[in-house]
Amino acid sequence: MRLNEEGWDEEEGVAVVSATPAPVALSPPLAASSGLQRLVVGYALTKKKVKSFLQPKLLALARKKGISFVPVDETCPLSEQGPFDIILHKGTNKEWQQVLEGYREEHPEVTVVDPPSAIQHLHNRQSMLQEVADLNLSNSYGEVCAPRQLVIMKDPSSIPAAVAKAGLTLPLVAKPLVVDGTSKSHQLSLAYVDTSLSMLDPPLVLQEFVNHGGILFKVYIVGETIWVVRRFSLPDVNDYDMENNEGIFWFPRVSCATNSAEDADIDPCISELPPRPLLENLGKELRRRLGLRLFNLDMIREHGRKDRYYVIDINYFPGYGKMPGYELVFTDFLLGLVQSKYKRRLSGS
Ligand SMILES: O=P(O)(O)O[C@H]1[C@H](O)[C@@H](OP(=O)(O)O)[C@H](OP(=O)(O)O)[C@@H](OP(=O)(O)O)[C@H]1O
Ligand SMILES: Nc1ncnc2c1ncn2[C@@H]1O[C@H](COP(=O)(O)OP(=O)(O)O)[C@@H](O)[C@H]1O
Ligand SMILES: [Mg+2]
Ligand SMILES: [Mg+2]
Repeated sequence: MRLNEEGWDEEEGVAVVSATPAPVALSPPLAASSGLQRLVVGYALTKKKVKSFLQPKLLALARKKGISFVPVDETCPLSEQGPFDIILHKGTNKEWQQVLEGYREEHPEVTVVDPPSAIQHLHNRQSMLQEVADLNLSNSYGEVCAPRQLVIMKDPSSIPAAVAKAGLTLPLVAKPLVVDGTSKSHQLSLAYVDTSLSMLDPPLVLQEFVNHGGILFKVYIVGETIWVVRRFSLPDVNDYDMENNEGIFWFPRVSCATNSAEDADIDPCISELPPRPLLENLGKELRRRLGLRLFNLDMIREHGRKDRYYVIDINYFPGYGKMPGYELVFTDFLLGLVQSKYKRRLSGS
């Protein structure tokens, strides 16, 4: 891929950072006598995810590289299926966790991407941003924070006092505490005045709204590779809005894939992508702290503050299928997993 001097490939409106070169050699344990590499990837994903992720272009490139995708039957013992080299999944329930743990003990040669407990960490909007807050990332390229937020477990009538006590500034975004894949867990609302707060429905997270010029950066991570795209987001809130909006304002999924802002004519100080070194640093640290390899971040830049960024959401195994060229990045990622496992085995670590 062609990078410009800032390291961004702006073709197709997508920025790409690749920290690892694509694996070139066949990994010896998998190289079949025919010379063609065989890598079997089992997947336990929802129908929706299978449709958006396992597109013909991914399957075709994978086939060329000797990778095959096989569905996992969650109703049958894993050991009776496969054999697999890698398992991709998004499950977190206790039963599945036990199944995977047992399987990993029995089959240390299989790479399970990623640990259910680490995925679970992203199912709660409080714990998901904790690592960002703890990271306290600040360098010459900018500063990355999580918005100030408060968890409300019950009793809506106590919310105005709790917000005042915590010193949160309105407007606030109300987000269901748990993200469980249901559309209800994505029903978000905006409250401009404290009197409306008692109309909310806990358990939820109340997060300070940050003006960001209506553009959001979706930062996709696949192992050590990072892509960024621009999407439309909520517009800034001004004094007039604050004085003229009572009640709770529900808003739809503003930053979904159909709301791409890649081709829009936007003030460059709003649309400029976050600096690559900042994202590399953030991606590397979050990968390590979260113990995850497949996730994305919703990131905004405070309007009027060139170098202050907020991470507002983290999603496990997001919609990679909408990223141009994902099939190349993903197949390289899968091959790289086996390469590094082989190297670790050789070095005995
Ligand atoms: O929480 P937000 O920030 O909205 O993130 C969502 C989730 O990751 C969705 O996956 P899931 O439904 O598995 O949670 C994904 O849909 P797909 O899996 O259909 O791709 C969306 O892809 P986009 O539609 O590209 O935004 C992505 O934006
Ligand atoms: N703190 C915030 N400040 C400004 N806009 C926000 C904030 N939190 C969320 N948003 C807007 O709401 C959208 C949805 O919020 P998000 O936390 O990403 O939930 P979801 O998991 O449903 O995607 C974001 O894409 C962004 O447009
Ligand atoms: Mg989001
Ligand atoms: Mg989300």
